[in-house]
Amino acid sequence: MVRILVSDAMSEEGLAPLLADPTIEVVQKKVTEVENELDTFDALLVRSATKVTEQLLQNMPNLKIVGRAGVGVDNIDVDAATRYGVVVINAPNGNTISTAEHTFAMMASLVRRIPQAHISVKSREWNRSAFVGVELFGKHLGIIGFGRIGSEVAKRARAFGMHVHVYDPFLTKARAEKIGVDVCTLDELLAQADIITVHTPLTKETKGLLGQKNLAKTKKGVYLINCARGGIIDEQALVSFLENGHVAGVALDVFEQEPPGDHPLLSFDNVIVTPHLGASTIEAQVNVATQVAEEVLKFLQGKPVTSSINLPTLSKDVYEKIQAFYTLARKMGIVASQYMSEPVQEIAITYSGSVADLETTFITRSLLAGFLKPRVASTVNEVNAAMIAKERGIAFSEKFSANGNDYNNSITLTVYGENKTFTMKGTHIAHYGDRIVHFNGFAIDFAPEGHLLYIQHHDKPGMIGKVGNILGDHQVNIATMQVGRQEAGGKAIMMLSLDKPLDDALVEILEKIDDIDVVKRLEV
Ligand SMILES: NC(=O)c1ccc[n+]([C@@H]2O[C@H](COP(=O)([O-])OP(=O)(O)OC[C@H]3O[C@@H](n4cnc5c(N)ncnc54)[C@H](O)[C@@H]3O)[C@@H](O)[C@H]2O)c1
Ligand SMILES: O=C(O)CC[C@@H](O)C(=O)O
Repeated sequence: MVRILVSDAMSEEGLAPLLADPTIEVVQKKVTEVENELDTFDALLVRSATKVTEQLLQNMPNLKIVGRAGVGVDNIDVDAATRYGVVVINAPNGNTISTAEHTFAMMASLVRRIPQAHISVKSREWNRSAFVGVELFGKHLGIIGFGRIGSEVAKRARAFGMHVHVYDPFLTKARAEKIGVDVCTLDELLAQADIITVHTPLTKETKGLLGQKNLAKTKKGVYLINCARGGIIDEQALVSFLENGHVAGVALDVFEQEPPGDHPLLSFDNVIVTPHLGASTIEAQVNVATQVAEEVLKFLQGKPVTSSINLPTLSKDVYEKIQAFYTLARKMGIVASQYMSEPVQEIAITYSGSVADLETTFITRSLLAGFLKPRVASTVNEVNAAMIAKERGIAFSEKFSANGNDYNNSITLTVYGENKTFTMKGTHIAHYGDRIVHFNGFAIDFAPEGHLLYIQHHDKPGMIGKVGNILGDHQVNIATMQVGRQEAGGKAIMMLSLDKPLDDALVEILEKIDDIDVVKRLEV
């Protein structure tokens, strides 16, 4: 039974696909309520309240996936998750509209002073002259970060007759032209905007983006909005620009610390606030919970996920095309690692023929994971394989060739060790399966599966018989046997597939046979 911990409040309707699956047990409790059983969960679903720290990941050794029902993953230690081989997914667009609408509600409330007027009337006052606002029509709106939410805010702003200016260093000219917005530099935006709204993630670059220096470049009387992440507008700098009257008003849905406690910003009459409500609509909560539940279900069923933070994204179509090579590559990695039982510096992979046209990132990661698996104690999979290879000083490269070299498709793997180099080539043949067609300089044809025994020897009469007799005498049945040689009387190999693995003693007996140079067990 798969166990999923849902540790933050989430829409039941959204979780329905998981709740309906009889093979899954969904536990809806806080982390602190299940401390004794953390090691039993396969998946963890969170919103922003649960902090997925390295410590929590260590306490959940069985965890395979963390699903964030929302956009921002700043409450998840993604690097640590990657190291532990845990996939992190989010729900990137389920709350876009709600957050754009909330931003707009905040903007209108800010310039018309609606929250202040509301409190006044509720206090039995009727002071119309105290709440004179300004129109949005004709004003210049500066949008910093023009992704999903920023672009939805722009659409609404245009409907209100605003002039929209956008700053986003990653926005392509073509996309900006298509949407029809004025793309400008940050300095231009700061100088022109009457209202500035931020919609970036919180990163090293965006932390304090609107701080002392940049706030000084804004127009006197500017309004600021942050419905993205606390810290993009530096709170300390903001206090000083409110105190000196440069900033006319601020709308905040998010804070550097949440809840903000007794923060000085809360005492300004012209600062309006909400408690991180951007995504708090029935629709958004159903959307994000549904997205994340469907993705987690797909992942647990071994299907590709499309919204992963730390895995290459794969569509179903692409996944179906690469699946066979993904498996072949994994097996090649496992075989190569056992054959090259020494430190290696580099793994070079060449994709030839039809496989060269596919999305190979995932295939390469699969090969690396296979290679590293016999060498590392911790979990290694597509999520962390590239990182672990790097940590262990193993460089890897991909090359592509349109020519399949006698095969419709092939993957050639070259492993450079300290003392030797090893090469193998594999191909996938539809309705036939995975075949290794070149091994260590020999043309051969075997399936990389089960208990394999590789023997390198001198090409002399009677060698096959000697090996067969010894195995037979020790009750080891040979399922298949492939042979190859470079030239008559020269070096030759046998690749045997056995019904059971060989023990050390039998390997030693085989190694002692005259004219046998190498004996390797390969378990796939
Ligand atoms: N208040 C809420 O409840 C709530 C809800 C949803 C999302 N969010 C937050 O809103 C923000 C935006 O979400 P989104 O879905 O639009 O994300 P997105 O990834 O679609 O867009 C982010 C944009 O920011 C741009 N960007 C990155 N670095 C930048 C920089 N240094 N300067 C300018 N632009 C930069 C990116 O190019 C991208 O276009 C995120 O921080 C997200 O966590 C908040
Ligand atoms: O879970 C929430 O309500 C907040 C979500 C929001 O901050 C996000 O980044 O998606």
